[in-house]
Amino acid sequence: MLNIGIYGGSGRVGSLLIKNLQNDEVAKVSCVHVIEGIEIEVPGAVVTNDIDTLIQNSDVIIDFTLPEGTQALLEKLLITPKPLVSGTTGLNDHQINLLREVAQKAPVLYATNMSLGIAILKRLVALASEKLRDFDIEIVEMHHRYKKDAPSGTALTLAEFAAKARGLDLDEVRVSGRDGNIGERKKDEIGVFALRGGDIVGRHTVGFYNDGEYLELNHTATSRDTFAKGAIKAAKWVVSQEPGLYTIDDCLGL
Ligand SMILES: NC(=O)C1=CN([C@@H]2O[C@H](COP(=O)(O)OP(=O)(O)OC[C@H]3O[C@@H](n4cnc5c(N)ncnc54)[C@H](O)[C@@H]3O)[C@@H](O)[C@H]2O)C=CC1
Ligand SMILES: O=C(O)C1=N[C@H](C(=O)O)C[C@H](O)C1
Repeated sequence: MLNIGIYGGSGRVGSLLIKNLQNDEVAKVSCVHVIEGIEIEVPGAVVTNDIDTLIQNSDVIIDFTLPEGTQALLEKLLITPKPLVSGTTGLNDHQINLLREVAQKAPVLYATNMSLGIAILKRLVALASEKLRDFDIEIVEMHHRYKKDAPSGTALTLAEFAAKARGLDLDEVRVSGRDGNIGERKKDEIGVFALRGGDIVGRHTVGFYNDGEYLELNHTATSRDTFAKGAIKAAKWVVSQEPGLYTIDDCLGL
């Protein structure tokens, strides 16, 4: 049996990871990390507040927490490397660099979205951005009221694919707010906007707008299980890879 450690075990995705692994034939939850003050019971698994204990009891770790949580885990993994799947979004440059450093010592799969649909959407966005060169690109994402980071990691990833396909630097062309007398839209702008409300699992629309026509590509996640199942698939895959930084596309063979 593959021993999977869950980091963020009390979270929306973390609890679904535990649930989905209950009847798995090749993997089980061996250890669950929760922050101090949270108490959960997971039959057959060690529940801990200690990251070292999580690492010791896992063949591979799945992380769905917050950026500061991911950073604390990565700092420990630099000392005691273990295969990792991380889906935490909102990471800053330092945290991304830590991911890269850990990936020199162990296989790491990082994806801002674990769904097959978004993996395909990224490719469609790259194609449309390149071929519809004169179309204005605007990305809108919608998520539940509890989401802390904005725009979503997925929206930023989609924007990166769009920018790259046009040879642009996203940091230079991204616009994530418009208010007041700001003037006309610049040609190369890529708008990335966040809406928050209710229990929306995740919706991303990438629009390509021109005079006389527009194209909108939509992806809607209707169940958070999609992400949990994708992450479990990724964990089973990454554990047998060489050290390196992988994406969900590598795992899906795209
Ligand atoms: N890549 C993907 O496919 C997906 C990514 N996400 C991302 O995953 C992350 C978690 O999302 P949710 O489960 O909805 O959030 P959540 O708020 O329900 O769960 C977060 C978990 O992290 C724990 N946590 C918080 N701070 C921590 C710290 N400093 N150290 C250790 N643990 C800590 C919490 O106790 C909780 O168990 C977010 O960044 C979200 O954007 C969410 C869904 C899909
Ligand atoms: O926080 C969420 O819920 C989600 N976060 C990810 C993101 O920021 O892109 C992925 C998914 O859309 C759900």
